[in-house]
Amino acid sequence: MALSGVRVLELAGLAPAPLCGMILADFGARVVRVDRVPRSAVATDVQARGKRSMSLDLKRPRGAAVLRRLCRGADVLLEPFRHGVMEKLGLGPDVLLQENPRLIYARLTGFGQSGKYAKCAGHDINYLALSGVLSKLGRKGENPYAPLNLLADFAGGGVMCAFGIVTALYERTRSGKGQIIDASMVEGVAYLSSFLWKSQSLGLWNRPRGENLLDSGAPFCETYKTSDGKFMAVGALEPQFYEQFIKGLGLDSDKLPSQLSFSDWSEMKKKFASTFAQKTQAEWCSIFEGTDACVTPVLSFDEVASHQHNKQRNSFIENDQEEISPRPAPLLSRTPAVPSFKRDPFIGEHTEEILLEYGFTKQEISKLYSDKVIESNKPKANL
Ligand SMILES: C[C@H](CCC[C@H](C)C(=O)SCCNC(=O)CCNC(=O)[C@H](O)C(C)(C)COP(=O)(O)OP(=O)(O)OC[C@H]1O[C@@H](n2cnc3c(N)ncnc32)[C@H](O)[C@@H]1OP(=O)(O)O)[C@H]1CC[C@H]2[C@@H]3[C@H](O)C[C@@H]4C[C@H](O)CC[C@]4(C)[C@H]3C[C@H](O)[C@]12C
Repeated sequence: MALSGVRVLELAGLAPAPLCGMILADFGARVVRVDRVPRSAVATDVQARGKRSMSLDLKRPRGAAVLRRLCRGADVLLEPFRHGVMEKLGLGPDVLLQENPRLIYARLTGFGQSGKYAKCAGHDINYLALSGVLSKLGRKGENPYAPLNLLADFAGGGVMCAFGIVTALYERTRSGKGQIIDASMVEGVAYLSSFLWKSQSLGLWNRPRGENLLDSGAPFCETYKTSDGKFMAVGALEPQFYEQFIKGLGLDSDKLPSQLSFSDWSEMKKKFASTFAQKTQAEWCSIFEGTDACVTPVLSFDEVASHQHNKQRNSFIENDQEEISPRPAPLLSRTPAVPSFKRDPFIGEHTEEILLEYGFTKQEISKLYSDKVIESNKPKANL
């Protein structure tokens, strides 16, 4: 796989960094998640596919020393803490890059390593708000709303950080040097919104929230309820697709206002809603499937894996525990990601195996155990 042989140390954190680590693991990296001691009963990393776990107390000087030694043999360190925490542990970039100049030191935070908020707590919605993007999200007359924690945590955070790591790994093939990645989720999601900034002159976003082309203002870029309580998604933006959409609805475009007549959009939306309400989702699918009307069913998580198109592409996978989840993307033709199908690791399951792999002797390991710097949680062998 593309990242085979890359050794990643991921310090256990909340959602964004675990996704970054999982992406690297899916594409072949050997990701070790460093969990705390004493280990918590509940493993909150639900994105642990393909990772191994060791428990290490970084607050103990001996524990920090173990991590420093691991970093001397690693390619990437991924830390999910607010600014200053690693420095307080004696594990800042100055120290670790001194000991391993090839190390890629990825710092995934909400607000970045500088600025007045750098040391503040926060979550997805805060970062999305500070990026400006949240102000664009929401229906007419309603408060802005954050689409789950997808945009800042994951798109602008985990995925953007993974991109930074892969870019730095590529650059290192030329320079032989590592570097620090300051991955701020505010900036990551703002960067993703470049289209909104660059299209200001096109008049796509000049109206208030929820009254524009792509933010639920336009009747031809909207979802509609069907007679069986399901939904259809309409994205018929261009005139030639919009024509096919109107035809599929069984309406006469000559009797409707023109597509871009902003002032008529709310009446048009009511017309389309009453039309969609007359048939089931399956009936609308049979009308629109195979056309360029840009109309698709809104699939639930229960339906999505078995949908014909997604099945044909194996877009969703089932692991050994019969858990369904999305296949890694994008699909590389020659070196595709091969995600693990095994269960997620128990916290501390691989402590000893990892330390041995990184050159610790059995004596050193037993001393670390007796001093409670590390913990192990190997599952009992099924006899
Ligand atoms: C699943 C829910 C989360 C969903 C995603 C949510 C919407 C997000 O947006 S996540 C993105 C959060 N932001 C960032 O990641 C940006 C960068 N990080 C930070 O800003 C901060 O880390 C923080 C604000 C996220 C958390 O701040 P905190 O003060 O806790 O931590 P830091 O300042 O970073 O310092 C870390 C300290 O930890 C020490 N440390 C680290 N590793 C080790 C180690 N190996 N050994 C020893 N010590 C270690 C380090 O030294 C620092 O110490 P100091 O502070 O002393 O310096 C989840 C949201 C809420 C969760 C639930 C909740 O927590 C209650 C339950 C808790 C239980 O344990 C599990 C079940 C819960 C129900 C839990 C379940 C889920 O996790 C949540 C719902």
